[in-house]
Amino acid sequence: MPVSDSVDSSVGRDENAEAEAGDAPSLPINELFYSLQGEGTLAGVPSVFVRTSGCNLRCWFCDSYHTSWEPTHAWMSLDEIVAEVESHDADHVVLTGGEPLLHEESVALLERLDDLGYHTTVETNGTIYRDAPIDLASISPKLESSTPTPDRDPRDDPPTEASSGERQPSGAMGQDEGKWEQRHENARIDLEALSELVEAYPFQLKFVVTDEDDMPDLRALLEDLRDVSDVPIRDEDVLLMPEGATRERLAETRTRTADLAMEYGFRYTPRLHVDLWNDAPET
Ligand SMILES: C[S@@+](CC[C@H](N)C(=O)[O-])C[C@H]1O[C@@H](n2cnc3c(N)ncnc32)[C@H](O)[C@@H]1O
Ligand SMILES: Nc1nc2[nH]cc(C(=O)O)c2c(=O)[nH]1
Ligand code: SF4
Ligand SMILES: [Mg+2]
Repeated sequence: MPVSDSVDSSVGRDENAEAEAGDAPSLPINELFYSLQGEGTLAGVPSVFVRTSGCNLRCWFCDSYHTSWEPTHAWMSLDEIVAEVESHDADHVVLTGGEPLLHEESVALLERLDDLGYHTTVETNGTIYRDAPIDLASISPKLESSTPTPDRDPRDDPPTEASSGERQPSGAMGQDEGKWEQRHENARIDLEALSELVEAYPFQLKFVVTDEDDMPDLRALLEDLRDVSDVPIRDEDVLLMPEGATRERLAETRTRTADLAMEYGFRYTPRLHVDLWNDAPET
């Protein structure tokens, strides 16, 4: 079900849209669809995806542009969301975004889904902790290479070695959104939230990787997290996922990322949905 009735450029709730939704607990939903989990340890499992809108970060490569850089959504009551989930024949629900843990109502939705017996995965950037019935916290902490800069503009094609040095500010980064370079950089890692998440839930740490340059950053973060966390973080809990929202881009990054996983002893995760359906919505 595509939902894009209203536009909200703020991070959190839109007051007018909230009023329209009445008093019923509700969430800004960008899309809700049935697919195969494409990423991580549950790759291949039939799942219903509930994608909330709004994010506190602005990764330059965000494959869900309409939940972050230019959010669109319809407010749906939790009753409506649950009814739509139940209309599909699946045992697994993936709550994603945007950043789903921005929204307090995500907790109530997860409680409803848990009561109904669903396995819940939450896809999160790891900057916000909430107490909720989460069966798998799929945490994707954002490395320095995610930060939007004039050279890494979300409206441009991914930079290539030939073009990255010559890029002129244009599109989103040439305008007000330039403020996101600093905001994103300041917010992308919160060690306290990360350690609370790994301590509270079964988890996977899923890093978006482009090349070898990501590895020192990734390993330093892992060391910091291991220092502050009370639970072991095994190398097999760490997944390297190639950066790429399209088949064309993945063709450039996937072998490099797989080689890095082997070299460093981490896991590799494909992006099955991109292989199968490229960048089509609701997949
Ligand atoms: C759109 S995000 C939503 C959840 C949350 N905001 C997050 O970043 O984890 C869902 C997943 O897609 C990943 N992702 C987004 N854009 C990507 C890209 N261009 N290539 C690879 N993974 C990407 C994120 O890292 C995250 O694991
Ligand atoms: N098929 C499929 N699998 C996914 N796993 C995580 C996704 C996400 O956007 O969070 C995602 C997605 O968008 N589609
Ligand atoms: S944190 Fe997730 S939703 Fe937000 S901009 Fe990054 S990839 Fe997109
Ligand atoms: Mg996705």
